[in-house]
Amino acid sequence: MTIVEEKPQPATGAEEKKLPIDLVSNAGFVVPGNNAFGNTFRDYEANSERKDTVEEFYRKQHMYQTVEFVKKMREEYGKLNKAEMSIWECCELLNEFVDESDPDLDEPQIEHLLQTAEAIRKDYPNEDWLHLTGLIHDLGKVLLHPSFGQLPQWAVVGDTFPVGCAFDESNVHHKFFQENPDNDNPKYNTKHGIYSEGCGLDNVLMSWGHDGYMHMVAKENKTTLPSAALFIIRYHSFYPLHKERAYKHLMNEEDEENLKWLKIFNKYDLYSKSKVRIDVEKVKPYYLSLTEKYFPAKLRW
Ligand SMILES: O[C@H]1[C@H](O)[C@@H](O)[C@H](O)[C@@H](O)[C@H]1O
Ligand SMILES: [Fe+2]
Ligand SMILES: [Fe+2]
Repeated sequence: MTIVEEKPQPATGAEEKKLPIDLVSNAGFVVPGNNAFGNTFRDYEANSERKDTVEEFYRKQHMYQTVEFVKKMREEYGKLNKAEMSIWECCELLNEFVDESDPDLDEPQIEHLLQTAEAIRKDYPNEDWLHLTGLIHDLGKVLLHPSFGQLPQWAVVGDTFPVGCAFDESNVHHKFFQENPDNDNPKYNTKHGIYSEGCGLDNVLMSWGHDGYMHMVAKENKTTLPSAALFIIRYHSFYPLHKERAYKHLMNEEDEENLKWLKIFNKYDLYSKSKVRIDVEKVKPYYLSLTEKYFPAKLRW
């Protein structure tokens, strides 16, 4: 199968060099029909061994993620005073965690990071910034670790959504928002809520989790990754937007540009999930060279 797809340019400042358009670069990627449990991907109703865990996860996440909670977390974790470590050290910390929100994967997270990055690398060999984005996009899950306050899963993983405006029906397990106090607050429960048309996602408070945290970490540690990479990290769990086109009234033009890259990224993030293990030691030198190129040796977390 040959998919011919035009590559968008990462929306960065004018100084950013334009990326070459390589027309057949993603010809190799075959989207699998089923996940490791024999179901289609992201099927939240399928009777799999993960169903109850995932459902219970979303009950809590939808009940507890409020404007007040998000503001509190952004302030606390924005201090970046929890640890000092390299990107690779953080990857290793993720070895022990399994994501309770994920119907498609029960492998430790480090496997998922490398599966994503390696799948992108195969199809986009020249886009090293996108390989590294694959490696680091879920590092915010380190919030589950004791030295980061051991946050509960509902405050770290799962799909994300804006708070401060009505919860769109395209959110998975939407029914659980009934238990969220913001749902009854007239300031927060209208289509626009506290936002205005086209205000730009940058001005929108998203539910708190690994995306928002890793975005803060990358930005504050002055990564040289392009803005498309930062956008991917920040919104990769915002499925209502990138899959269902909900909340698009909050986007501005720059968001539209970056969204093109996020959609490409998402294919690899989602469909590379499998039981096929990557040889960590073999690929480690390559990824270490990328972290050196785009990040300081030690980051503040
Ligand atoms: O269960 C998954 C998982 O937590 C991913 O890391 C996140 O990005 C997805 O959006 C979510 O649905
Ligand atoms: Fe994620
Ligand atoms: Fe991921």
